Amino acid sequence: MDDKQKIQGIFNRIAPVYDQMNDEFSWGGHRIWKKMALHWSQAQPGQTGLDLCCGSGDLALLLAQRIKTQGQVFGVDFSAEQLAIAQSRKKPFTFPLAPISWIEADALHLPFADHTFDCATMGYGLRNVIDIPLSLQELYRVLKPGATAAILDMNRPSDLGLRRFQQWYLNTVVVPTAQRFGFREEYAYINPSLEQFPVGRQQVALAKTAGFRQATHYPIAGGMMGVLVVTKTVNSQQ
Ligand SMILES: C/C(=C\Cc1cc(O)c2ccccc2c1O)CCC[C@H](C)CCC[C@H](C)CCCC(C)C
Ligand SMILES: C[S@@+](CC[C@H](N)C(=O)[O-])C[C@H]1O[C@@H](n2cnc3c(N)ncnc32)[C@H](O)[C@@H]1O
Repeated sequence: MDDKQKIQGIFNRIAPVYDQMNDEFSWGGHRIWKKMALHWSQAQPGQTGLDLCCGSGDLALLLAQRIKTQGQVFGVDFSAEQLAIAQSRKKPFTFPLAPISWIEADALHLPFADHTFDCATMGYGLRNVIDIPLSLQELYRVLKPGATAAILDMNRPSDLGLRRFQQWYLNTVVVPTAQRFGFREEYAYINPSLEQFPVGRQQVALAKTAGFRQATHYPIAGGMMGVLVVTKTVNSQQ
């Protein structure tokens, strides 16, 4: 099994408990952090928006609420089971939602033309793709000049105490709890994925190498999370 199949398998298997586990483990915090990413995406009504590595659809639904009925949203993920959860979710009737197209595809080979999207979000996807530079290149390619993307993920805090708390929490709370659901291996993957994930300034450098002239990393939740905000400048010829 190659790395892509390994990641796909993790998220296909945990799909039935993914949302519930995230709510429990983050005490609902992930929903706040996703709303922060939506804000930083600068999504506007009527736009065409992309949610990369959409999983069960949290951020795609937030984009659809913001973009409203005159626009459209595409949620992309290569996990069929995650997309099935996304498609089955009850839509919040309190908001006029943009239509959402759920696309099973690889973020490293997006099935969209250049310059398609006015805005994008990527929630906890960049750390899980097997080729971060290629993922950023693809994101750059499909964004329109002037478009902004907000890339939210877990990060290693620079503060040693918080870093030790994060490791302790993942090893002592998250993994043993996941084990009770039969998903020890799947959740034990998070810590090493964090170890290998570039820190904020490295994420900025990778974004600039991918072509983004504007890239800023915002640590949130004490640095345990972070949002990389990138903008494809208007005079981009690539
Ligand atoms: C949605 C979040 C992380 C992405 C993510 C979530 C998963 O369930 C996975 C399962 C298997 C492999 C990968 C992932 C994955 O990348 C954030 C919320 C879920 C986190 C597991 C919770 C992390 C909590 C913080 C380390 C500390 C929170 C402190 C405070 C108690 C709020
Ligand atoms: C931690 S989940 C995040 C899901 C959702 N964005 C959220 O905020 O909860 C990571 C998602 O990335 C997807 N993923 C990882 N690599 C991918 C790739 N190369 N192409 C498409 N999806 C990918 C996984 O299938 C999984 O659904």
